[in-house]
Amino acid sequence: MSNAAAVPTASPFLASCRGETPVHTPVWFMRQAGRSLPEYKQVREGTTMLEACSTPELVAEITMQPVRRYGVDAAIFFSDIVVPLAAIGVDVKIVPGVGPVVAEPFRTEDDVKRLRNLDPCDVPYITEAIGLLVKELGDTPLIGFAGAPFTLASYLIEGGPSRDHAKTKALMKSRPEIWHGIASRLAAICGEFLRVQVEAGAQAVQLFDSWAGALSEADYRRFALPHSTAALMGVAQSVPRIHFGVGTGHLLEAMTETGAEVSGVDFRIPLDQAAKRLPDKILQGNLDPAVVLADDDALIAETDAVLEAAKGAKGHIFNLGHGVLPETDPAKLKLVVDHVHEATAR
Ligand SMILES: O=C(O)CCc1c2[nH]c(c1CC(=O)O)Cc1[nH]c(c(CC(=O)O)c1CCC(=O)O)Cc1[nH]c(c(CC(=O)O)c1CCC(=O)O)Cc1[nH]c(c(CCC(=O)O)c1CC(=O)O)C2
Repeated sequence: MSNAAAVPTASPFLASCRGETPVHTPVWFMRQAGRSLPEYKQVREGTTMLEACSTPELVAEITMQPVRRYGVDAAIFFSDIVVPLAAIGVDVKIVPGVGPVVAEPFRTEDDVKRLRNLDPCDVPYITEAIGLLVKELGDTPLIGFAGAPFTLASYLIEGGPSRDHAKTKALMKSRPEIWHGIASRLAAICGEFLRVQVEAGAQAVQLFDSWAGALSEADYRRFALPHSTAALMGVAQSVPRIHFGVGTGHLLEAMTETGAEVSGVDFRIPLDQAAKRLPDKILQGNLDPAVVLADDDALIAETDAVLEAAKGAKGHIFNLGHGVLPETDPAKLKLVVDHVHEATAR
Protein backbone atom coordinates (compact mmCIF):
# COMPACT_ATOMS: atom_id res chain seq x y z
CA MET A 1 0.00 0.00 0.00
CA SER A 2 1.32 3.48 -0.80
CA ASN A 3 2.08 5.93 2.04
CA ALA A 4 -1.31 7.54 1.35
CA ALA A 5 -2.54 5.23 4.12
CA ALA A 6 -0.63 7.37 6.60
CA VAL A 7 -2.73 10.42 5.72
CA PRO A 8 -6.26 10.33 7.29
CA THR A 9 -8.86 10.57 4.53
CA ALA A 10 -12.07 12.61 4.26
CA SER A 11 -13.68 9.64 2.53
CA PRO A 12 -15.65 7.30 4.85
CA PHE A 13 -15.24 4.57 2.20
CA LEU A 14 -11.43 4.84 2.02
CA ALA A 15 -11.23 5.19 5.82
CA SER A 16 -13.13 1.92 6.23
CA CYS A 17 -11.01 0.16 3.58
CA ARG A 18 -7.95 1.15 5.63
CA GLY A 19 -9.39 -0.03 8.95
CA GLU A 20 -9.79 3.56 10.20
CA THR A 21 -13.02 4.73 11.92
CA PRO A 22 -15.25 6.60 9.42
CA VAL A 23 -17.70 9.43 10.30
CA HIS A 24 -20.46 7.02 9.26
CA THR A 25 -20.64 3.54 7.76
CA PRO A 26 -19.98 4.01 4.04
CA VAL A 27 -22.51 2.65 1.59
CA TRP A 28 -22.46 1.96 -2.16
CA PHE A 29 -24.20 -0.64 -4.28
CA MET A 30 -22.93 -3.11 -6.86
CA ARG A 31 -24.71 -2.28 -10.15
CA GLN A 32 -25.82 1.08 -8.68
CA ALA A 33 -25.60 2.49 -12.18
CA GLY A 34 -27.56 0.87 -14.97
CA ARG A 35 -30.97 -0.52 -15.70
CA SER A 36 -32.69 0.41 -12.41
CA LEU A 37 -32.35 4.13 -13.25
CA PRO A 38 -34.72 5.88 -15.71
CA GLU A 39 -31.94 8.37 -16.54
CA TYR A 40 -29.72 5.42 -17.57
CA LYS A 41 -32.26 4.16 -20.07
CA GLN A 42 -32.48 7.64 -21.59
CA VAL A 43 -28.74 8.03 -22.21
CA ARG A 44 -28.32 4.42 -23.42
CA GLU A 45 -30.85 4.87 -26.25
CA GLY A 46 -29.45 3.45 -29.49
CA THR A 47 -26.08 2.24 -28.18
CA THR A 48 -24.96 -1.30 -27.41
CA MET A 49 -23.50 -2.04 -23.98
CA LEU A 50 -19.94 -2.33 -25.32
CA GLU A 51 -20.31 0.88 -27.38
CA ALA A 52 -21.47 2.65 -24.19
CA CYS A 53 -18.48 1.27 -22.25
CA SER A 54 -16.06 2.70 -24.84
CA THR A 55 -17.60 6.21 -24.96
CA PRO A 56 -15.90 8.25 -22.21
CA GLU A 57 -18.56 10.96 -21.87
CA LEU A 58 -21.29 8.31 -21.61
CA VAL A 59 -19.33 6.21 -19.08
CA ALA A 60 -18.75 9.31 -16.94
CA GLU A 61 -22.42 10.36 -17.07
CA ILE A 62 -23.72 6.86 -16.26
CA THR A 63 -21.23 6.42 -13.39
CA MET A 64 -22.28 9.81 -11.94
CA GLN A 65 -26.05 9.15 -12.09
CA PRO A 66 -26.31 7.08 -8.86
CA VAL A 67 -23.78 9.31 -7.07
CA ARG A 68 -25.95 12.36 -7.72
CA ARG A 69 -29.21 10.55 -6.98
CA TYR A 70 -28.21 8.61 -3.81
CA GLY A 71 -25.24 10.42 -2.22
CA VAL A 72 -23.39 7.07 -1.98
CA ASP A 73 -19.88 7.10 -0.48
CA ALA A 74 -18.23 5.61 -3.59
CA ALA A 75 -18.76 5.45 -7.33
CA ILE A 76 -18.13 2.23 -9.26
CA PHE A 77 -16.78 2.63 -12.76
CA PHE A 78 -19.43 1.88 -15.37
CA SER A 79 -17.77 -0.80 -17.45
CA ASP A 80 -18.17 -4.53 -17.65
CA ILE A 81 -16.09 -7.59 -16.90
CA VAL A 82 -15.87 -8.54 -20.60
CA VAL A 83 -14.58 -5.10 -21.76
CA PRO A 84 -10.88 -6.13 -21.62
CA LEU A 85 -11.66 -9.31 -23.59
CA ALA A 86 -13.38 -7.33 -26.36
CA ALA A 87 -10.42 -4.91 -26.27
CA ILE A 88 -7.94 -7.67 -27.20
CA GLY A 89 -10.15 -8.91 -30.02
CA VAL A 90 -12.25 -11.67 -28.46
CA ASP A 91 -15.61 -11.81 -30.28
CA VAL A 92 -17.87 -11.29 -27.24
CA LYS A 93 -21.25 -9.58 -27.20
CA ILE A 94 -23.44 -8.64 -24.24
CA VAL A 95 -26.92 -9.88 -25.12
CA PRO A 96 -29.67 -8.07 -23.15
CA GLY A 97 -31.51 -10.48 -20.89
CA VAL A 98 -28.75 -13.07 -21.37
CA GLY A 99 -25.31 -11.60 -20.60
CA PRO A 100 -21.92 -12.08 -22.23
CA VAL A 101 -21.94 -14.45 -25.25
CA VAL A 102 -18.69 -15.64 -26.88
CA ALA A 103 -18.96 -16.54 -30.58
CA GLU A 104 -16.12 -19.10 -30.59
CA PRO A 105 -15.70 -20.76 -27.18
CA PHE A 106 -12.18 -21.45 -25.88
CA ARG A 107 -11.50 -25.17 -25.46
CA THR A 108 -8.17 -26.24 -27.04
CA GLU A 109 -4.43 -25.65 -26.70
CA ASP A 110 -4.60 -23.33 -29.75
CA ASP A 111 -7.33 -21.29 -28.08
CA VAL A 112 -4.92 -20.32 -25.28
CA LYS A 113 -2.90 -18.30 -27.81
CA ARG A 114 -6.00 -16.25 -28.68
CA LEU A 115 -5.51 -14.43 -25.37
CA ARG A 116 -2.81 -11.83 -25.88
CA ASN A 117 -1.75 -9.34 -23.20
CA LEU A 118 -3.85 -6.21 -22.72
CA ASP A 119 -2.00 -3.00 -23.51
CA PRO A 120 -3.18 0.38 -22.13
CA CYS A 121 -3.52 1.60 -25.73
CA ASP A 122 -6.19 -1.07 -26.24
CA VAL A 123 -8.44 0.83 -23.80
CA PRO A 124 -7.76 4.60 -24.21
CA TYR A 125 -11.43 5.24 -23.39
CA ILE A 126 -10.89 3.82 -19.86
CA THR A 127 -8.18 6.36 -19.10
CA GLU A 128 -10.21 9.18 -20.63
CA ALA A 129 -13.46 8.26 -18.83
CA ILE A 130 -11.73 8.05 -15.44
CA GLY A 131 -10.01 11.37 -16.13
CA LEU A 132 -13.43 12.98 -16.61
CA LEU A 133 -14.83 11.24 -13.53
CA VAL A 134 -12.05 12.16 -11.12
CA LYS A 135 -12.73 15.83 -11.90
CA GLU A 136 -16.48 15.47 -11.34
CA LEU A 137 -16.34 13.21 -8.27
CA GLY A 138 -14.28 15.48 -6.00
CA ASP A 139 -13.87 13.66 -2.63
CA THR A 140 -16.02 10.68 -3.65
CA PRO A 141 -13.65 7.84 -4.53
CA LEU A 142 -14.02 5.83 -7.72
CA ILE A 143 -13.83 2.03 -7.52
CA GLY A 144 -12.34 0.31 -10.54
CA PHE A 145 -13.11 -3.34 -11.19
CA ALA A 146 -12.43 -6.46 -13.17
CA GLY A 147 -13.88 -9.92 -13.43
CA ALA A 148 -11.72 -12.64 -11.86
CA PRO A 149 -9.99 -15.23 -14.08
CA PHE A 150 -12.30 -18.12 -13.13
CA THR A 151 -15.49 -16.16 -13.91
CA LEU A 152 -14.09 -14.80 -17.19
CA ALA A 153 -12.75 -18.22 -18.18
CA SER A 154 -16.17 -19.72 -17.55
CA TYR A 155 -17.75 -17.31 -20.05
CA LEU A 156 -14.99 -18.05 -22.60
CA ILE A 157 -15.18 -21.85 -22.23
CA GLU A 158 -18.97 -22.19 -21.87
CA GLY A 159 -19.58 -19.56 -24.58
CA GLY A 160 -22.01 -17.66 -22.33
CA PRO A 161 -23.71 -17.69 -18.90
CA SER A 162 -23.88 -21.16 -17.40
CA ARG A 163 -25.65 -22.69 -14.39
CA ASP A 164 -23.33 -25.65 -13.86
CA HIS A 165 -20.06 -24.55 -15.57
CA ALA A 166 -19.80 -28.17 -16.72
CA LYS A 167 -17.54 -27.59 -19.75
CA THR A 168 -15.26 -25.38 -17.62
CA LYS A 169 -14.91 -27.97 -14.85
CA ALA A 170 -14.44 -30.83 -17.33
CA LEU A 171 -11.62 -28.92 -19.04
CA MET A 172 -10.03 -28.08 -15.67
CA LYS A 173 -9.87 -31.72 -14.69
CA SER A 174 -9.03 -33.33 -18.03
CA ARG A 175 -6.67 -30.68 -19.44
CA PRO A 176 -5.27 -28.70 -16.48
CA GLU A 177 -2.44 -27.34 -18.66
CA ILE A 178 -5.01 -25.73 -21.00
CA TRP A 179 -6.99 -24.44 -18.00
CA HIS A 180 -3.94 -22.83 -16.38
CA GLY A 181 -2.85 -21.47 -19.75
CA ILE A 182 -6.18 -19.67 -20.20
CA ALA A 183 -6.51 -18.59 -16.54
CA SER A 184 -2.95 -17.26 -16.23
CA ARG A 185 -3.37 -15.15 -19.37
CA LEU A 186 -6.69 -13.85 -18.02
CA ALA A 187 -4.95 -12.99 -14.74
CA ALA A 188 -2.44 -10.84 -16.64
CA ILE A 189 -5.27 -9.18 -18.60
CA CYS A 190 -7.32 -8.51 -15.43
CA GLY A 191 -4.26 -7.22 -13.59
CA GLU A 192 -3.44 -4.78 -16.39
CA PHE A 193 -7.11 -3.70 -16.66
CA LEU A 194 -7.10 -2.88 -12.93
CA ARG A 195 -3.72 -1.14 -13.16
CA VAL A 196 -4.92 1.10 -16.03
CA GLN A 197 -7.94 2.15 -13.96
CA VAL A 198 -5.81 2.90 -10.87
CA GLU A 199 -3.23 4.74 -12.96
CA ALA A 200 -6.06 6.94 -14.32
CA GLY A 201 -7.38 7.76 -10.82
CA ALA A 202 -9.45 4.89 -9.35
CA GLN A 203 -8.77 4.83 -5.59
CA ALA A 204 -9.89 1.26 -4.89
CA VAL A 205 -10.62 -1.84 -6.97
CA GLN A 206 -13.00 -4.76 -6.75
CA LEU A 207 -12.35 -8.18 -8.28
CA PHE A 208 -15.63 -9.96 -9.07
CA ASP A 209 -15.47 -13.74 -9.00
CA SER A 210 -19.22 -14.04 -9.51
CA TRP A 211 -19.12 -17.75 -10.30
CA ALA A 212 -16.40 -19.00 -7.88
CA GLY A 213 -19.17 -20.37 -5.65
CA ALA A 214 -19.58 -23.18 -8.18
CA LEU A 215 -16.21 -24.63 -7.07
CA SER A 216 -15.38 -26.80 -4.07
CA GLU A 217 -12.79 -25.32 -1.74
CA ALA A 218 -10.15 -27.78 -3.01
CA ASP A 219 -10.86 -26.90 -6.65
CA TYR A 220 -10.98 -23.17 -5.85
CA ARG A 221 -7.56 -23.37 -4.19
CA ARG A 222 -6.06 -25.41 -7.04
CA PHE A 223 -7.64 -23.79 -10.10
CA ALA A 224 -8.81 -20.25 -9.21
CA LEU A 225 -6.92 -18.82 -6.21
CA PRO A 226 -3.46 -18.62 -7.84
CA HIS A 227 -4.87 -16.66 -10.77
CA SER A 228 -7.02 -14.26 -8.69
CA THR A 229 -3.95 -13.61 -6.54
CA ALA A 230 -1.92 -12.81 -9.67
CA ALA A 231 -4.67 -10.51 -10.98
CA LEU A 232 -4.69 -8.48 -7.72
CA MET A 233 -0.89 -8.39 -7.37
CA GLY A 234 -0.52 -5.59 -9.92
CA VAL A 235 -2.27 -3.01 -7.72
CA ALA A 236 -1.26 -4.45 -4.32
CA GLN A 237 0.94 -1.56 -3.24
CA SER A 238 -1.33 1.24 -4.39
CA VAL A 239 -5.02 0.99 -3.50
CA PRO A 240 -7.36 -1.03 -1.25
CA ARG A 241 -8.62 -4.19 -2.95
CA ILE A 242 -12.06 -5.73 -2.47
CA HIS A 243 -12.69 -9.33 -3.49
CA PHE A 244 -16.28 -10.59 -3.93
CA GLY A 245 -17.94 -13.77 -5.11
CA VAL A 246 -21.47 -15.17 -5.16
CA GLY A 247 -22.38 -18.28 -3.15
CA THR A 248 -18.86 -18.23 -1.67
CA GLY A 249 -19.70 -18.78 2.01
CA HIS A 250 -17.51 -21.93 1.95
CA LEU A 251 -14.63 -20.00 0.34
CA LEU A 252 -14.42 -16.92 2.60
CA GLU A 253 -11.07 -17.80 4.15
CA ALA A 254 -9.54 -19.07 0.91
CA MET A 255 -10.54 -15.90 -0.96
CA THR A 256 -8.72 -13.74 1.60
CA GLU A 257 -5.48 -15.50 0.55
CA THR A 258 -5.57 -13.41 -2.64
CA GLY A 259 -4.32 -10.60 -0.37
CA ALA A 260 -7.46 -8.45 -0.80
CA GLU A 261 -7.89 -6.06 2.15
CA VAL A 262 -11.72 -6.15 2.02
CA SER A 263 -13.92 -9.25 1.81
CA GLY A 264 -17.22 -8.91 -0.05
CA VAL A 265 -19.84 -11.18 1.52
CA ASP A 266 -22.90 -12.30 -0.41
CA PHE A 267 -26.36 -12.30 1.19
CA ARG A 268 -26.36 -16.00 2.12
CA ILE A 269 -24.10 -15.77 5.20
CA PRO A 270 -24.78 -13.36 8.13
CA LEU A 271 -21.98 -10.83 8.69
CA ASP A 272 -21.55 -11.83 12.36
CA GLN A 273 -20.64 -15.35 11.22
CA ALA A 274 -18.34 -13.94 8.53
CA ALA A 275 -16.71 -11.68 11.16
CA LYS A 276 -16.00 -14.66 13.42
CA ARG A 277 -14.28 -16.43 10.52
CA LEU A 278 -12.47 -13.34 9.24
CA PRO A 279 -11.68 -11.40 12.46
CA ASP A 280 -8.99 -9.23 10.86
CA LYS A 281 -10.84 -8.38 7.66
CA ILE A 282 -12.96 -5.40 6.65
CA LEU A 283 -16.32 -6.81 5.48
CA GLN A 284 -18.51 -5.46 2.67
CA GLY A 285 -22.20 -6.31 2.22
CA ASN A 286 -24.65 -7.85 2.45
CA LEU A 287 -28.33 -6.94 2.16
CA ASP A 288 -30.20 -9.31 -0.17
CA PRO A 289 -30.94 -7.29 -3.35
CA ALA A 290 -34.46 -8.77 -3.45
CA VAL A 291 -35.25 -7.21 -0.03
CA VAL A 292 -34.94 -3.75 -1.61
CA LEU A 293 -38.23 -4.57 -3.35
CA ALA A 294 -39.98 -5.10 0.03
CA ASP A 295 -42.04 -2.39 1.79
CA ASP A 296 -40.13 0.39 3.59
CA ASP A 297 -40.58 -1.02 7.11
CA ALA A 298 -39.23 -4.43 6.12
CA LEU A 299 -36.40 -2.81 4.16
CA ILE A 300 -35.32 -0.67 7.12
CA ALA A 301 -35.58 -3.64 9.50
CA GLU A 302 -33.36 -5.78 7.24
CA THR A 303 -30.91 -2.90 6.80
CA ASP A 304 -30.67 -2.56 10.59
CA ALA A 305 -30.12 -6.32 10.87
CA VAL A 306 -27.12 -6.07 8.51
CA LEU A 307 -25.71 -3.14 10.51
CA GLU A 308 -26.21 -5.06 13.78
CA ALA A 309 -24.55 -8.20 12.40
CA ALA A 310 -21.58 -6.12 11.20
CA LYS A 311 -20.87 -4.69 14.65
CA GLY A 312 -18.41 -7.49 15.44
CA ALA A 313 -16.38 -6.95 12.27
CA LYS A 314 -13.05 -5.12 12.17
CA GLY A 315 -14.72 -2.68 9.75
CA HIS A 316 -17.83 -2.55 7.55
CA ILE A 317 -18.78 -1.14 4.18
CA PHE A 318 -22.53 -1.43 3.61
CA ASN A 319 -23.51 -2.95 0.26
CA LEU A 320 -25.94 -5.42 -1.16
CA GLY A 321 -25.02 -9.10 -1.24
CA HIS A 322 -25.02 -8.98 -5.06
CA GLY A 323 -25.89 -6.40 -7.73
CA VAL A 324 -28.92 -4.08 -7.73
CA LEU A 325 -31.83 -5.82 -9.48
CA PRO A 326 -32.99 -4.02 -12.66
CA GLU A 327 -36.57 -3.72 -11.35
CA THR A 328 -35.46 -1.90 -8.18
CA ASP A 329 -37.22 1.39 -7.27
CA PRO A 330 -34.44 4.01 -6.93
CA ALA A 331 -36.34 5.68 -4.04
CA LYS A 332 -35.75 2.52 -1.97
CA LEU A 333 -31.97 2.69 -2.44
CA LYS A 334 -32.02 6.36 -1.46
CA LEU A 335 -33.92 5.35 1.70
CA VAL A 336 -31.21 2.79 2.53
CA VAL A 337 -28.34 5.26 2.01
CA ASP A 338 -29.96 7.93 4.18
CA HIS A 339 -30.84 5.40 6.90
CA VAL A 340 -27.34 3.89 7.03
CA HIS A 341 -25.77 7.36 7.27
CA GLU A 342 -28.19 8.47 10.03
CA ALA A 343 -28.04 5.21 11.98
CA THR A 344 -24.23 5.09 12.05
CA ALA A 345 -23.29 8.80 12.29
CA ARG A 346 -20.48 9.17 14.84
O1 LIG B 1 -28.65 -4.14 -20.57
C1 LIG B 1 -27.98 -3.16 -20.18
O2 LIG B 1 -28.31 -1.98 -20.27
C2 LIG B 1 -26.63 -3.46 -19.56
C3 LIG B 1 -26.77 -4.38 -18.33
C4 LIG B 1 -25.38 -4.35 -17.72
C5 LIG B 1 -24.31 -5.24 -18.03
N1 LIG B 1 -23.20 -4.87 -17.35
C6 LIG B 1 -23.51 -3.75 -16.64
C7 LIG B 1 -24.86 -3.41 -16.83
C8 LIG B 1 -25.59 -2.28 -16.19
C9 LIG B 1 -26.68 -2.88 -15.29
O3 LIG B 1 -26.34 -3.82 -14.52
O4 LIG B 1 -27.83 -2.47 -15.43
C10 LIG B 1 -22.49 -2.96 -15.86
C11 LIG B 1 -21.74 -3.70 -14.83
N2 LIG B 1 -21.41 -5.03 -14.87
C12 LIG B 1 -20.69 -5.29 -13.74
C13 LIG B 1 -20.55 -4.12 -12.98
C14 LIG B 1 -19.86 -4.00 -11.65
C15 LIG B 1 -20.90 -4.19 -10.53
O5 LIG B 1 -21.53 -5.29 -10.53
O6 LIG B 1 -21.11 -3.25 -9.77
C16 LIG B 1 -21.18 -3.11 -13.68
C17 LIG B 1 -21.16 -1.63 -13.35
C18 LIG B 1 -22.33 -1.28 -12.47
C19 LIG B 1 -22.26 0.19 -12.06
O7 LIG B 1 -21.50 0.98 -12.64
O8 LIG B 1 -23.00 0.51 -11.11
C20 LIG B 1 -20.02 -6.54 -13.44
C21 LIG B 1 -20.52 -7.77 -14.03
N3 LIG B 1 -20.94 -7.96 -15.34
C22 LIG B 1 -21.21 -9.29 -15.48
C23 LIG B 1 -20.92 -9.94 -14.27
C24 LIG B 1 -21.04 -11.40 -14.00
C25 LIG B 1 -22.46 -11.80 -13.97
O9 LIG B 1 -23.26 -11.19 -13.22
O10 LIG B 1 -22.75 -12.67 -14.77
C26 LIG B 1 -20.50 -8.99 -13.36
C27 LIG B 1 -20.03 -9.15 -11.93
C28 LIG B 1 -21.04 -8.49 -10.97
C29 LIG B 1 -22.16 -9.40 -10.66
O11 LIG B 1 -21.88 -10.55 -10.34
O12 LIG B 1 -23.31 -8.91 -10.71
C30 LIG B 1 -21.66 -9.90 -16.77
C31 LIG B 1 -22.88 -9.22 -17.30
N4 LIG B 1 -22.81 -8.04 -17.94
C32 LIG B 1 -24.07 -7.65 -18.27
C33 LIG B 1 -24.99 -8.60 -17.79
C34 LIG B 1 -26.52 -8.42 -17.85
C35 LIG B 1 -27.12 -9.04 -19.07
C36 LIG B 1 -28.62 -8.78 -19.02
O13 LIG B 1 -29.29 -9.39 -18.12
O14 LIG B 1 -29.09 -7.95 -19.80
C37 LIG B 1 -24.24 -9.62 -17.22
C38 LIG B 1 -24.73 -10.91 -16.64
C39 LIG B 1 -25.65 -10.71 -15.48
O15 LIG B 1 -25.64 -9.58 -14.90
O16 LIG B 1 -26.34 -11.65 -15.19
C40 LIG B 1 -24.38 -6.39 -18.97
